[in-house]
Amino acid sequence: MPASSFTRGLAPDAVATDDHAFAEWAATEAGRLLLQVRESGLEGKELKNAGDRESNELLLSLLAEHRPEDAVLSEESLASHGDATRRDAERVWIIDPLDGTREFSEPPRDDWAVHVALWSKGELIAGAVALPARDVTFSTASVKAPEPTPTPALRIAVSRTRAPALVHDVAKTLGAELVPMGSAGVKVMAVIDGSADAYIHAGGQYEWDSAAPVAVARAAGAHTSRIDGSPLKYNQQEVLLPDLVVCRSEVAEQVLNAIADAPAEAAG
Ligand SMILES: Nc1ncnc2c1ncn2[C@@H]1O[C@H](COP(=O)(O)O)[C@@H](OP(=O)(O)O)[C@H]1O
Ligand SMILES: [Mg+2]
Repeated sequence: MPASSFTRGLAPDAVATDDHAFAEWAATEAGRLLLQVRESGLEGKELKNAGDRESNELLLSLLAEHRPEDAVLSEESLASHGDATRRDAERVWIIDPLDGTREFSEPPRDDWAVHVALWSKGELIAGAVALPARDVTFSTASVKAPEPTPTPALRIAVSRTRAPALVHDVAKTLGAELVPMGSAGVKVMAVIDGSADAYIHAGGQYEWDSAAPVAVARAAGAHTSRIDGSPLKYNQQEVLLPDLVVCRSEVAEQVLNAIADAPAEAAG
């Protein structure tokens, strides 16, 4: 299923002038393409590579067509990682064309995502996270604050394949339940849709893994920070952004305190 045989949907009028609408539309279109790639008969590594490549190509071409002046930092465009000129750009799109690549290659898993975020002058100003296999796109255009869902124990979303030691310590301190799933975008959206109360990650990640999810989470009023409570910074020269916490704002203090109390070696 090469991108060339994918039929793009017509861009809604708002896409021309509204960055929120563009992010939502572009992430949704890339998700539609990825669903077709998943039906192509490819498996394993070949399916992962095709998904990463095709989604990146589509997003880059949508950006070139609709936002030609803007810079791009993409997981799948290696030259953009160390590109010093993007530091001087006024507007930079930070994209992860396929987050949860592993889960994408394990049908029928639905915990994978497309991330499209816009950074400008030090802030994330728009973003969208598409969950194509669930037929939903969360965006800064329309996201709502999570409904209160009181449960007996806090639920912490965590990587299903590389849960950091820190999260086990925090869960013990808080008497919380761990909810393993793939994709950083899916875990942040779990906080937004009320199926989790917090997402904690440590030990390695990059700007594109969290930029769009964090933009959406902030628009929904959720807490977002590094695990020491300091701000998450994007469009840095060094694109490694190894840890984060996203949680319902009302539990932020207890979650950050529990992280601070965890043994130092657990945070690595
Ligand atoms: N220790 C680590 N170092 C680098 N990247 C990591 C990481 N842990 C998680 N990630 C990245 O964060 C995303 C979510 O991972 P997980 O599902 O394990 O929580 C994945 O992105 P990609 O699928 O875009 O590569 C994964 O590669
Ligand atoms: Mg990713």
